[in-house]
Parts: sequence; structure tokens; C-alpha cells
Amino acid sequence: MDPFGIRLGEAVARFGPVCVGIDPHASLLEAWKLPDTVQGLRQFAEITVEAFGGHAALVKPQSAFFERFGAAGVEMLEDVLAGLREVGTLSLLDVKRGDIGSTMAAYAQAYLSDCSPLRADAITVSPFLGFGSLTPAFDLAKRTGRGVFVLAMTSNPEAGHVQHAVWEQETVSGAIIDEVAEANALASAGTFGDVGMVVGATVGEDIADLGLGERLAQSRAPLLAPGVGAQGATVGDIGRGFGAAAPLVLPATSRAVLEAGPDVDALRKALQAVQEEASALRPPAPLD
Ligand SMILES: O=c1ccn([C@@H]2O[C@H](COP(=O)(O)O)[C@@H](O)[C@H]2O)c(=O)[nH]1
Repeated sequence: MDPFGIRLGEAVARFGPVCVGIDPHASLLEAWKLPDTVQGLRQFAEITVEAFGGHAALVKPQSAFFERFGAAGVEMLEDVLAGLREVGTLSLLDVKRGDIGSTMAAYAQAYLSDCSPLRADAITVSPFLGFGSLTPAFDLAKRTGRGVFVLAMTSNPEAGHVQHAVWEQETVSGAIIDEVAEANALASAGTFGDVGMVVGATVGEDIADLGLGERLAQSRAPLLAPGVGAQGATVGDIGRGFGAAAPLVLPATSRAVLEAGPDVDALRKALQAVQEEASALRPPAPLD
């Protein structure tokens, strides 16, 4: 399999950079007139895979909303990942795993090995047990052509207390950006490295205040930017806040698109509207 960064670059060239989420909130199941049960979850999952598979560069199922149904929900998550694989759509499983290295190796096996039922093209991971603790995930992802997105500046309002903390004259988020840049230094040619970061669409002002824009742009990391829509951020905010790093950004949105369901065409239209807005973030392809 080609490295994740290459596969992502191809998908973004085809569909644009938007990452759409599959987040079966109880309130969305209700709005779609589905029961908040495993059966309702199954219908939600089937509709969203049909709507987004083959229509977006990257689809991000949120594990928590499947896990809340126990083993049956996790089985459904396996089906969602398999459904996306079948139509050749890249999956980013949002699980935010992080642990001591030996346990991290087991998480890596769970999501990034070729034979796991829960394998995805990429996962989100948390570096707050120390960046080095993530090494088993980077190593296995590299061997299997998969990707890893490291939380760097998350979209929630509470995040700054931890992520902007300063240690040895460096912010935590700045240190993470530099570690990711180093991990991507040897990645194959192309826009994106194989190691991404999560940098919320809501944090543009912080990027400027902390002077991190240029370092983000140099990292070659695909920058997953959740927060578009329900959390109040817009694609325009990304253009303004991310500066030179904007071409690396994958604007991510879940509820704002999912609210258009359950009709498959309406879901696709809602996705397409964000995709059209987001096309302004990337420079046009050079003419031959
Ligand atoms: O910093 C982060 C990291 C992850 N998320 C996840 O993205 C989606 C956002 O959903 P919306 O409905 O578009 O708000 C959700 O799965 C979060 O867990 C994030 O929001 N911020």
C-alpha cells in the first residue's frame, strides 16, 4: 500500500480537503426519526456510509458514539470501516488513544495492523503521555501505509490551559508541532507527510498569538481542523487563522452536515456546500 500521505494527497486532489464525520449523536438519531438503539445506529451507519463513501477525501467515524452501544456498537463500527474500505474511501477513526508505550503498541495493533477488524486508514492519538510513547503507533502505521493524527491544538475552549502551557520556554503545542515535523522529515515526496495533527478550526487566533503558523506550514502534516459548523468556526476562519499552513488543512465537520439527513442526497448536498467553500483553501493545481 502507498504511504498514507500520498494516498491522502490523491484523495484531496480528487474531492477537496473536507473531512466529514460520522457521529451518531442520540439527538441526531432522534432528528432522523431513528430509535436510540443498535438498530437505529445500524440505519444511521448505513445511510452515512452510502452518502459519504466515494464523495469525500476522508470520512471520520467518532468511536465514542459506537462504543456507547457496547459490543454491538463496536461491531457496527467495524462495518462502517469495512464499508468505506469497499468503496475506496479513506477512513480516519477518531479514538484519541494514548498510553504507555507497551500498551500503545496494543492500540496500534487494534487500529493500524492489516488484519485487525477495526483497522482504519488513520487514527487520532493523544501525545499527553509524552510524544515518545506514541512511537509504536508511528512505527506500525509506517509499516502498513497508515496515518496517525496527533492532538496538538484541539478545538475545545478548555484546551489552552494544557496545550499552551510553557515548559523550558516552549509551549506544549509548539513542541508537538516540532516533533511531528521531525517525524515527517523523511516522508515521501508530496504535499502531506504520514503524520498529521489535530489543530481546531477554532484556534486561528491562538496560532497567530503563539507565532505557530510558519511552523505548522513547515511540518508537512495534514492538519485536521474540527470545529467547522456546530462549534462555531467557519472555513473562512481557517483561511484567516492558519495563514501559510492553510493548504495543509482538512476542515472537519460532523453535526452541521449530518443535520441535513436522513436523506442521502440532502447529506451529499450539505457536504458539497462545505467542499465548495473549502476549495479556496488550496492553491489551484499548476498548469502543464
Ligand atoms: O479537537 C478536536 C478533536 C476532535 N474533535 C471531534 O470532531 C468532531 C466534531 O464534531 P462537530 O459535530 O462538527 O462539532 C467530533 O467527533 C469531535 O469529537 C473535535 O471536535 N475537536
